[in-house]
Amino acid sequence: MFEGLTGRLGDIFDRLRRRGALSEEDVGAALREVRIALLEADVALPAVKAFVAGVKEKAVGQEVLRGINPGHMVIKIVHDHLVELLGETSEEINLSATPPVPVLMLGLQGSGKTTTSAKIALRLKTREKKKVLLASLDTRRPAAQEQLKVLADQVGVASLPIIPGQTPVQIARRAMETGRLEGFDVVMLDTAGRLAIDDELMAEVVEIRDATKPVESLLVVDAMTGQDAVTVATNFNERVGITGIVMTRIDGDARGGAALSMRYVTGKPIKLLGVGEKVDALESFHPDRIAGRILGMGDVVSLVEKAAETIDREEAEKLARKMEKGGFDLDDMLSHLHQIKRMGGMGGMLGLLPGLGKVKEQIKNANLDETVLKRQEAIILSMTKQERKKPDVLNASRRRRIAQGSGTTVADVNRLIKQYQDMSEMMKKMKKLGRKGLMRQGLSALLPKGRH
Ligand SMILES: Nc1nc2c(ncn2[C@@H]2O[C@H](COP(=O)(O)OP(=O)(O)OP(=O)(O)O)[C@@H](O)[C@H]2O)c(=O)[nH]1
Repeated sequence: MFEGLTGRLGDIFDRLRRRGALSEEDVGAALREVRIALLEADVALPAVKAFVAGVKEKAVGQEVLRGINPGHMVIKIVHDHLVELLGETSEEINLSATPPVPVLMLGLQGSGKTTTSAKIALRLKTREKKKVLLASLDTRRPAAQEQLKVLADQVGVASLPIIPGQTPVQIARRAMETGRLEGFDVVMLDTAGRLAIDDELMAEVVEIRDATKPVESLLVVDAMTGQDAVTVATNFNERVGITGIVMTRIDGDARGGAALSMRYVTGKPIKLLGVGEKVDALESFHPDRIAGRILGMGDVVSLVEKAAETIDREEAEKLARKMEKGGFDLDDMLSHLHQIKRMGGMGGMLGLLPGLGKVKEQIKNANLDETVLKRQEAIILSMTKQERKKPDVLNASRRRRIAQGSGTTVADVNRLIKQYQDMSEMMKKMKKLGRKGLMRQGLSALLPKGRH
């Protein structure tokens, strides 16, 4: 799946990789190619436009990390946006309702609805230990109800007994009634398909929906259908309302466009993927995996992530060295507050000092969430330059004024000063003990009293 897109983007980025620096022109050129690639992969135009605009916003003005070439940077941005567009987390079937929970299966003829119903029933039975009843509402195709019964027997779940002559809505009501009377957890309603969307089908499905009030209405779409998938998804979503999408035949050489644009036009999650004809060939949908597959460049993505991490570490090491030398005042603390937070507080910083890696786990620094950080910034900014160098000199009335000026409390000010004093004390001890002494005595020698 997605080979077309992978190949296309691969070519573009091969070209970018050979360059030292990425000019704005290059970003533009790359995005034009990305646009064509997505269109060729049958992604719908509105989805393509939104995607390219999103990438552009991120890419222009983006700092290129050291050790990474600009092409790699763009790949990472394109990848992250793919994940975002596909939906960030994988969502399972929602069963949070009073049993029997009705699950409506929707889709065109031959999309794989019946097979998928059996696959989901098997999954719910084995993974969630649910008692599932399968019911075919397909009265149009003569063998449809028997087909579902055969599949139900195969996966070892119950199927609704066939009563000839009933309408789809009558079957649906009977299924729910049986579900209630016989204590089923889930009732799966497999509706009839059509070759194309038509009003009769929509009216029938709406009637079934209103009679059963399904918790999930899953649209089953063949991944090979390309642009048609968008029409199908839009129609079902607008006229019936869907809660999720299952894409089948991912095992074939389908194009990736359907996944991207169905998600974009409906805003509904792709919940599961059909990956073969066998009843256990069903997988959870992982956006990052699919995005990686679209790009075929998972290794590049992790390379960029690694580089970003390294640079964070270098920054932190610089800061730690400065602390070690002493002369660390509140201005330094201010400019590094976010960095300190990212490194997991003082404990994390210490861990970066050579030879102290092992003990870093032992220190925890609380109060480093975003709101605390903002308050600390406001407090430091309300002090005079002189006070920032020597916060110990602040008397009670000055602390009150600073609290007022920064919209915080005296307790916040006191806490910040205490934190600064703890840090200074720790650094003084580090200087005195030297690295060897520290290692010998363990970290307790370093910590202010009563904090560990
Ligand atoms: N390779 C592959 N084949 C699949 C997958 N899902 C379903 N099929 C096959 O597709 C064919 C049609 O599947 P059905 O489940 O009968 O389709 P349907 O949507 O219920 O069709 P109607 O009942 O006619 O509306 C069957 O031969 C299935 O085995 C899949 O994920 N991969």
